[in-house]
Amino acid sequence: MNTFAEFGLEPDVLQAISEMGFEEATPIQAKAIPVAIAGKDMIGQAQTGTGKTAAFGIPLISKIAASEDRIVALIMAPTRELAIQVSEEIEKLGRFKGLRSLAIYGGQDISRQIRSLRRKPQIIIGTPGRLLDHINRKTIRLDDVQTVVLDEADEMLDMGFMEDIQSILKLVPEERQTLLFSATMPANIQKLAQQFLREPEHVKVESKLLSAPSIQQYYVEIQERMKFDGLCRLLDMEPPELAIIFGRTKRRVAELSEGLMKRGYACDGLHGDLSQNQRDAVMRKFRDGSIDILVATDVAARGLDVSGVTHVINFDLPQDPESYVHRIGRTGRAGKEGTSWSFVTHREIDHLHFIEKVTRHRIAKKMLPTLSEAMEGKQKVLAERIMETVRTEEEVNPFKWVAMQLLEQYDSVELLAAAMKLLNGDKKDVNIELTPEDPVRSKKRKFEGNRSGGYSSGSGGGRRYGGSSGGQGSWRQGQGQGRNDSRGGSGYGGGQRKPYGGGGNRYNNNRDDSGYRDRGGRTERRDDSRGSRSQNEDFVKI
Ligand SMILES: Nc1ncnc2c1ncn2[C@@H]1O[C@H](COP(=O)(O)OP(=O)(O)OP(=O)(O)O)[C@@H](O)[C@H]1O
Ligand SMILES: [Mg+2]
Repeated sequence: MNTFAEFGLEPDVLQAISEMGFEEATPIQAKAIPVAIAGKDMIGQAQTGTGKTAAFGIPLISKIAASEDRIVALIMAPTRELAIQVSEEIEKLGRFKGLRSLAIYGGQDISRQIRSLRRKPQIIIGTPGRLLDHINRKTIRLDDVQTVVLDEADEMLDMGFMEDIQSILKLVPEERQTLLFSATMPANIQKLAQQFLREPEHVKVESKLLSAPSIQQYYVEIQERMKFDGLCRLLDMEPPELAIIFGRTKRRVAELSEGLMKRGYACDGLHGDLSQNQRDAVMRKFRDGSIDILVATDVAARGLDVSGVTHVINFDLPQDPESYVHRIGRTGRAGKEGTSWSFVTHREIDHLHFIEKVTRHRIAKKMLPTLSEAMEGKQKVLAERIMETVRTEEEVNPFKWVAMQLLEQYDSVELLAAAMKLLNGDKKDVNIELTPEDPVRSKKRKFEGNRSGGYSSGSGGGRRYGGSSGGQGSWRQGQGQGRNDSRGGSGYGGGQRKPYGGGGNRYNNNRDDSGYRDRGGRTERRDDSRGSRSQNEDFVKI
């Protein structure tokens, strides 16, 4: 067991960690914190949901003096929502030290950001596009930066941020510490590391698996046109606490979330065609539980940490195994259990095997629930809802008089069954037609041959330390700070307080900071190992 006190952290930082409910360090934190505190450059790699943010956040916070009034630390993340989420965690970690941090991202009024910069934050957390924008306007200077963190470094490469990162890092003094983090480290990350890191230490928590082991992974072979009804059956049979459903394109996500709403599910969609305000609203609803299903493009695949996500459903298979790993990693976080379902059409079976090969994990085949299984699940939920309501006496009281009158006239079973039918709604039969998507095809990639070198990844055995007992090796949060608590905004769980929106599109302008791209008239340069034209077009739709 690694307590945080063992790292020799100052009391203010220890207090912050304890207020966040962290009792012991996760494996990546145990390994990375001492290396980072020693001032070394580092490539940090561990499975999704294992606390990489605090693994770089704690040493970063420890290095900065509260009296500092220059920007001394810079964290870059590929999407707006990640930038906000990371900044919230940094804010919490630095709270008792009195440190100031600021998230800088596209889609938000730049003059507001400029005003906030006058507070003299020591730590900037930003997306590369908007950062460059501020640098060009001279509203951000990087001359005094001592620490740089690249979170989800491989994704930033994939999105074609290499040039932007290069331009930004040229402005940071060479005498700096650079840390690079992700759950996946394709071999091409070496290129980035060679350029920007000095004798980096590769800190990784050994595991055979690329994906987190606390996630039960299933797939269902299904025809494209059967997917929607199949999804409804799944949701009915195994009602999630919270679920994220990934669709391939913006259109797909819009159609799917609309369809689900018509069928009476509490859901909404998140994709790059929405305004930042709309995205904020959707995320807020998902976090506070007013919707329990988030339908999203890959914009929600990386880094999102929402408490209580029990299910991830790949309505469409992702193009890349990395994307699969990150998508399903939205559940099974911080040692919790999670379930993922992937819909696979007949022509995509090869692609599924490719994903299995890269992630070194067999994805178990399951049959779609039958109609009666789905119905049974649905009825169980209805019964639970009724029982729950029965327990809230004051709410039921006003209905008792009518209930008694009805009972005098009708049979009680008939009455209850009728009430359940009403509660169930009559939307289940609404016919929903989605525009069909083409099957995903497996793409052989340049770095595939390097897979074993590039991909040994992940943190050791989430199950071992993630069980419910919290015994030896556990790193669960302390009492009263559990992940459910945090959903109400009282806890810490990675950004519950401020709503945040999606980062936009994969491979298109909305992904990060459309502003700077439009101005510069540039298109994103994508990593050539992935850059086929058709794929690019595919993702522009997201
Ligand atoms: N030491 C700890 N004890 C308990 N919970 C922790 C600890 N460290 C982090 N957490 C919680 O674990 C969750 C996941 O952390 P985080 O988002 O940093 O994971 P990650 O490794 O960055 O995942 P991803 O690869 O998906 O970005 C968060 O809710 C965080 O608050
Ligand atoms: Mg992360």
